[in-house]
Amino acid sequence: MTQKMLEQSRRGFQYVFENYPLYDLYQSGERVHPLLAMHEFLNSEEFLQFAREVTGLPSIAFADSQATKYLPGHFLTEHDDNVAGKQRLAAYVFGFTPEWRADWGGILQFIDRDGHVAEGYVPKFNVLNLFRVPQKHNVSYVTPAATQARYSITGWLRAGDH
Ligand SMILES: O=C(O)CCC(=O)C(=O)O
Ligand SMILES: [Fe+2]
Repeated sequence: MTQKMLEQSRRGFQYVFENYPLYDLYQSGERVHPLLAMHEFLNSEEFLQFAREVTGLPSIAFADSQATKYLPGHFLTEHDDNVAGKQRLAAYVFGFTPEWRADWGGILQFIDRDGHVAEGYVPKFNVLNLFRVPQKHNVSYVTPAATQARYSITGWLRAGDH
């Protein structure tokens, strides 16, 4: 991590993790990478309809997606996912981490009005976290003790056109 990233994480929004932009690649015509099957699944009528019903948000139109990998030292500071013009209605995280300990960090944490951690989700395998935008959350620092990577496919369920 650079000094600039560290300075930014002290005061504002910063993230450090590896990512593979499935949605952007799909939009540019890429069809070969095996993870793109997950992007297609997320945009299937079955999944979108499931998401509309669970969230109570009938205007969900499509899902964008990225694959992410967190290693020791990686994190994502507090934010609420709301970006003007993107029409993000809900956020999802599909966890694909087979083995993890809570004390390794990498926890998806929801922050309440008093600044407390209201809920925390430990990385798991084949588990979906789904929540409405905007809500304050972060991914806690992955400690040097983590012997595995934290893998997920994550993104937003959006209204409007692609
Ligand atoms: O990976 C996670 O658990 C959450 C990711 C996230 O909040 C984001 O990408 O905005
Ligand atoms: Fe987020």
